Amino acid sequence: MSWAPFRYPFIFKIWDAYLQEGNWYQLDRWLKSYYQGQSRFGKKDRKAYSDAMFAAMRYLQLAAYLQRSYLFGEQDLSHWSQQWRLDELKSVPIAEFWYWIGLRLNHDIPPPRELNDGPARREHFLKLLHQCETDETLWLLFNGFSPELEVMLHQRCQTSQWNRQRFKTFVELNNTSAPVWLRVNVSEDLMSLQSLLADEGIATEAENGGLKLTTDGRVTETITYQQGHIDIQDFASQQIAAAVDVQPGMRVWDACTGGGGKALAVAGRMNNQGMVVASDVRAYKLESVSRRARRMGIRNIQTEHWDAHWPDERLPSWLMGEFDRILIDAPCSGSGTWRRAPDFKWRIGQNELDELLDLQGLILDRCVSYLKPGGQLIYATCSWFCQENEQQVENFLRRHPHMQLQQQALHGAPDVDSDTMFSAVMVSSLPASV
Ligand SMILES: C[S@@+](CC[C@H](N)C(=O)[O-])C[C@H]1O[C@@H](n2cnc3c(N)ncnc32)[C@H](O)[C@@H]1O
Repeated sequence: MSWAPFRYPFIFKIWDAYLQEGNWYQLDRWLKSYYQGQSRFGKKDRKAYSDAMFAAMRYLQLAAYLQRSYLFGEQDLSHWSQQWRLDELKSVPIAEFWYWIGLRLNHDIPPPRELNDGPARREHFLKLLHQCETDETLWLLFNGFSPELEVMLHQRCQTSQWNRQRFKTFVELNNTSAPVWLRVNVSEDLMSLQSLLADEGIATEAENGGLKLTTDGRVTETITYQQGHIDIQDFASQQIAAAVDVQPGMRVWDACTGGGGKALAVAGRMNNQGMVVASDVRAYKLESVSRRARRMGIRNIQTEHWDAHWPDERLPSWLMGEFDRILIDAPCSGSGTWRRAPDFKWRIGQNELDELLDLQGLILDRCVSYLKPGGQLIYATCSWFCQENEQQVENFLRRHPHMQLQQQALHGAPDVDSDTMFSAVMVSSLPASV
């Protein structure tokens, strides 16, 4: 029996409302506000339609190509992709667009009743699917990766020495949402917390030193969470805090704190001894850091407004002195988080990437002078692009020969079912001043 992951008339309405918004609004936020005014959607419906909308985001370029090749014949994929613009999708009739998405999710899905050429479309879909066996660019497109990313994916394979199986796993994991991971305070016992959570109706699996949610559930409403024993943090992000390798009493600066996930994980490893300065250009983001710190009983963190573009004359007083550790969790493409935010895939073009690369370089250059001799600079991104990671680090080391690379690594997917992040630990070899 064929299985329909959604009901066409409802998903047409939701998609139409989303397109009417006009701006490819961030999908998770948009869905949240959309459902607020829609009492007819129960919890299960919301999940089903959100999943469908996320699937549309993963495969929207595939749907565009299926439509184009069905109507006008097959194209040179790379050339077509370079010319293709996201807004072209607005002119694809909704029923046709959703049949392509539906077929990608279930090859036997019935066509919407608006389509009278459903069998021909299905045949076209299956023909192209079959061609994926010999056409890697097409296979990537079927897996939600634009042909323009093919070179970057191959660079990643080479740099990380992924064999074919790891590459395949990475690509296929990107078609699924990453599970929710919980970070357990270093001083806590994983198994006891797991059973406390189970008592509160939250099932988890212990894996790689963290807990992975195995059922839906409102973790933030549990007493275990409210008492600060756990935090919601992806597995890969947890590895960044570990790479900072702090000791109680150190002076640490997290230069791109954002909502504070990593700053709090780092501070939590210091037994409230020493200090973590948590700064960001967006001061409003820092508000949640103090609130989260209170919940977790963390008292050795101070938040500060800081912009890497500020000239030296504007240096704040807390930057006087030197740091044992500086963490730069840099603004980046976010390619390592596309599993949970597939709409971000289509926001990053070469211009946006070039701007990010410049900004990452600037933040690295600004921060390095505040490091103690022998101190460590930890550069991290939530991206798998080599340009933002190994290449950025290589360029930085060339500009600052006193910095030495201690280790660099990619964390999470494809080896663990999570986001993908990168970290590089660099050490200052300057002699201590007398
Ligand atoms: C990847 S996010 C950080 C995520 C955060 N560390 C966490 O664990 O949730 C990058 C951060 O860099 C900040 N940022 C962007 N441009 C900046 C600049 N010029 N100076 C300082 N921070 C900047 C952004 O506001 C954003 O919060």
